[in-house]
Amino acid sequence: MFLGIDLGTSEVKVLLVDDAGRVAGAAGAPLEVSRPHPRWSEQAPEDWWRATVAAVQRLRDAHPAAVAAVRGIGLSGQMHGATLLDAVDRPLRPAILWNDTRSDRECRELLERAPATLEITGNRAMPGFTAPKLLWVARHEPELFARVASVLLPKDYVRLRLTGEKVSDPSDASGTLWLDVARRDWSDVMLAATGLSRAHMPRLVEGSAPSGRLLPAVAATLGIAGTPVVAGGGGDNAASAVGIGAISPGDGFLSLGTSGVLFVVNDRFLPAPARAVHAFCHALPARWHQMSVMLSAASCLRWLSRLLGIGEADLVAEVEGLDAAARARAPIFLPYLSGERTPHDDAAATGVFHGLTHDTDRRALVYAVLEGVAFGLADGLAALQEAGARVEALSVVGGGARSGVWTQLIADVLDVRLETPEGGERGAALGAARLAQIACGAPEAAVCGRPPVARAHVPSPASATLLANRRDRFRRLYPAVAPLWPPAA
Ligand SMILES: Nc1ncnc2c1ncn2[C@@H]1O[C@H](COP(=O)(O)OP(=O)(O)O)[C@@H](O)[C@H]1O
Ligand SMILES: O=C(CO)[C@@H](O)[C@H](O)COP(=O)(O)O
Repeated sequence: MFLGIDLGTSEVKVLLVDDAGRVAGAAGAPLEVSRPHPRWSEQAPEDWWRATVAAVQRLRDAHPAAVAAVRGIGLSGQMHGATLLDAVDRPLRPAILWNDTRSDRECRELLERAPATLEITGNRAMPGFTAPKLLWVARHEPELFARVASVLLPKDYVRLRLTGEKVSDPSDASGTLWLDVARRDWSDVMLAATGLSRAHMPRLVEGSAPSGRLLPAVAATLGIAGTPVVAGGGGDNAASAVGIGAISPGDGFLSLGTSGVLFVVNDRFLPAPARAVHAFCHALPARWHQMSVMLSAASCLRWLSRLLGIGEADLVAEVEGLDAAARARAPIFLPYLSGERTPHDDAAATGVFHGLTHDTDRRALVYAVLEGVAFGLADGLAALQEAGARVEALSVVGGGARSGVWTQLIADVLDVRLETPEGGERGAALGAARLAQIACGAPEAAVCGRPPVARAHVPSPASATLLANRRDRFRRLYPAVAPLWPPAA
């Protein structure tokens, strides 16, 4: 039995997989994001740990024998978050997350200090990445910065609590701007530019390699009989790729979670920073990937859902059957609630409803939000295609994949066939469990198959003209309103 743990932004998801790769159980525990100031986004590392323990204990309560028999654990997690620890491994402050854009000025500072950033990392310096966050802390919280002994990524903090080991993997480490992504090793130049050294960094192992063993006391708390091997694991997108079998060059998928990600596997490191495409290591050895990242995807729906006090599933159901005339009258929505990475790399961007009238009702707003996220994904796809990716069909994973209506709308907008795999909303946890299987000796090819397709969404020509017109308005709206946003700090 293998356990996958995915530390998402909105939930910790855990999944049990048997030796034949069949899902034997799943559970979760929710997480909240704290936004104490505009552009800030934080979570307490202790909350990650509490939610992880709660989720595994729920799984144990439902499947005690299976959890007791776990012999490998894999980790996946939201990327980039800066978890700062003191000399005795206590968190010094709340972790600064991937969708926190406060460190805009520090991105410029990083480029001044390390002019070779692009050559070394292959990625633009964007505030979501970890290194600029450390420069922000050095500037605004210098006494705290002086006490930083280690910096971990979110899933690696959970690993520390599970195993006592400070370890990361190249896929997650790619999002720090401290990694030489081609060589899959820390870059001394990039670390020095942030006032850090290798001594502050975890040891690196490949995602499918062992990283340590579960501590006996933790095993007892979780209801696990032995002390299973914990695999290197991966950033949540690379782990999802393993979960849906996107492991060979050209394979791709779409993740519709808090963020919106289009991901394509490469057998080489292929940087393409012009339109903020990310070029990172895969969670499996000797492979890399490119991805486009929207900072707010399903989180736009969650925002509207909380604002209106109506659950996501009910809200999405409201747009079922919305006719073409009503769609044509709906406002255009820019989904930049946390700024945007691909393609704009604009930390100052905000969300926009354009075209409100007395006729605009709730259905129109919901439609606009779902469509605006789809248009944002289309911009991401265009950026990837400009970077050389060829995309004909994509699997869809993440919480938003629960909605058939939304997935169909995205298929129509992208003009790409979308397939929702069984269990796709837990794709990253499945990938983590698969990495644990490999770390325990299973051959990669035997483990990383494609899960059965639950639903397929073929692009419909019926709405193509309407969507093309509305997408044109969407694309013209960003440059028109961007000069009106308050400048980044
Ligand atoms: N029925 C649904 N239809 C569409 N979106 C949904 C539905 N249920 C949940 N979601 C969205 O899924 C998102 C969470 O997805 P998830 O993949 O778990 O994210 P993360 O990994 O970032 O925690 C939330 O933003 C939520 O709005
Ligand atoms: O920042 C990125 C990738 O670069 C995000 O994809 C995070 O990794 C968070 O993912 P979700 O919580 O949306 O799965």
